[in-house]
Amino acid sequence: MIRTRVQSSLVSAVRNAEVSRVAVRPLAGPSIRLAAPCRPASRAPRSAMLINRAFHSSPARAAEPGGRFNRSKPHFNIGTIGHVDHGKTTLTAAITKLLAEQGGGKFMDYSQIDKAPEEKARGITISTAHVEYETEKRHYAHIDCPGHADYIKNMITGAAQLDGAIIVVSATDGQMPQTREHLLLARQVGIKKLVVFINKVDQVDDPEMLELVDMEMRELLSQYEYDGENTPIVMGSALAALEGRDPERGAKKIQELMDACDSWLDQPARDLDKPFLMYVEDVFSISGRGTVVTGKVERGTITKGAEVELVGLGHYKKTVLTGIEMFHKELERGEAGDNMGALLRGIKRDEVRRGQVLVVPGSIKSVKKFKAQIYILTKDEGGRMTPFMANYRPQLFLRTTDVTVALTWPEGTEGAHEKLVMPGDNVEMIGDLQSDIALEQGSRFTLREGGRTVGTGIVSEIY
Ligand SMILES: Nc1nc2c(ncn2[C@@H]2O[C@H](COP(=O)(O)OP(=O)(O)OP(=O)(O)O)[C@@H](O)[C@H]2O)c(=O)[nH]1
Repeated sequence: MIRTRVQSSLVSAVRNAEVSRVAVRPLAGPSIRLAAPCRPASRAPRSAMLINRAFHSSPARAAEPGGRFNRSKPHFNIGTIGHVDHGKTTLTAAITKLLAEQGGGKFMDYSQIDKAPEEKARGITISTAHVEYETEKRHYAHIDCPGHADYIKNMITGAAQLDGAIIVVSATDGQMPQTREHLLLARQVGIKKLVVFINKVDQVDDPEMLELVDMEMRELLSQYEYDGENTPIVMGSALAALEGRDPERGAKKIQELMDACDSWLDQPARDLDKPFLMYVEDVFSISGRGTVVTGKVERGTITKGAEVELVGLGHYKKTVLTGIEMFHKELERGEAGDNMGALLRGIKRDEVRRGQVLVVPGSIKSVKKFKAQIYILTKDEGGRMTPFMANYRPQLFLRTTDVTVALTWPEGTEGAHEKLVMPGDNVEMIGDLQSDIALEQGSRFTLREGGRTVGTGIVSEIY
C-alpha cells in the first residue's frame, strides 16, 4: 500500500466521500509506488477527484426520464435559431406534436415551450425550454430560447451545447438581422451543419417569392462558410402542422424536416472518441520513479506506454506515459471523466506546471493570441456596472489555469480606440495572453475581475 501525504489524503477522501459509489477498477500489475518525498504543487482539493469519479460511475447517469426513451439510439442536441417571430417556438411545438403521434415523445404545446423556466448557467440567467423527442434514427434534446438575448448567451456560454441547428426563416420576411447574427454565432461556436426551415409559406402565394428566399438563404449560408449548395431547405408552415390542418404544408413538411435533420446533421464525435486531453492539476516528484501529474481527463482515452505531450506555459514536451494510477491501483487505460495520476518518463518536476495539459502529441497548440466571441455579463447577472474599452485586462480562466488577457478589437474595426463594450453586450474581440496556454477553436473560458465573473467566451480562431 502506498504511504505518502498524497495517498493518505486520497484514502481519507475516499472514506469521506461516498465509497460505495466510487468505481475502483481491477488491479492490473504493480501500483505506481508514490514513495516519499512527495510535494503537492498546489493546494487543489484532491477529494474533487474522487467525487468526480463517483459521478462518472453514478448509476443516475443512465437513468432515463420516465424510462421513456430508448437510449440505444444515438443522442443529438439540436436547437431552433433565427429571427424574432419567425416561428421557432411554433416549429418546436409542431415537431413534438408530429413525433408524439408517432410515439416518439410527448407533445409540448406552445405555452409550455414559450414559458421556459429560467436557468442559472455560470451566473448567467438563461431562459430555455428543454424538449425531448425521438425519430426512428435518433433521440433528440431540443433547445428553444424565448428571446434573442437568450439565444446569444446560450450559444456563447454553451449552457446547452448544440450539435446542430434548424434555422427558421419566415417566407414573408426572408432573412433578417438576427438570422444573420445567429448564423454567424453558429459558425463561431463550431456548429458544422444546419438545416433550414422556411416557415409561414401559408402566407405567401407567389412561388417566385419562395424561390427568392431559398436562393438568398443559400447565398447567406455560403457566406458564413456553410454548404449553401447542399444544405436541405424545407418550406412549410409550422402553424398549420401545429393546428393539424393543410398536411401538404404542415405535417408532411415537418416530417421532411426531421428526415433532413436525421440524414444531413452528422452525429458528433463524443468525448471518448476525441484525442486524449488531461489538464494538469498537481505535480508530484517520486524518488526513484520520476514525475507524476494528476488531473481530470477531459476527453479521449489513453493507454499505458502511449506517447504523450505536455503543452502550455512555454512548453511542448514529448514523453511516454509509463504508468496510470487511480485510487491506488495501476490501470492500463484512462478515459474521459477519470481523475488519474500519470507517471511520465524523463520529465523533471519543474518542467511541469498546473495549467498545462497532457495530450496526444500535436493535438492542441499553445497560443498567446486568439479571437473569441464574448458575452459580457450585466450588473444583474453579477457582472460589471460600467462599460470598458479596448485594452481591458481581466483574468482569463480556462481549465486549471488563469492568465491575464488584454482584449482589443479585431483589425479594421471602425472607431476602435473609442468603442465601448457595455454590460450585456455580445462582442467579437482579440485576446492577447500574458503567457501561452493550450487553446483551440471551441475552447470556452470565463473572464474574471476582482473576484467576480464579468464575461464568458468561446474561442473562434487561434493565431
Ligand atoms: N401564418 C403563420 N403564422 C405562423 C406560422 N408559424 C408561426 N406563426 C406565427 O408567428 C408568430 C411568431 O411565432 P413564434 O413561434 O412565437 O416565433 P419565435 O421565432 O419563436 O419568436 P421569438 O421567440 O419571439 O423569437 C406567432 O403569432 C405564430 O402563431 C406559420 O407557419 N404560419
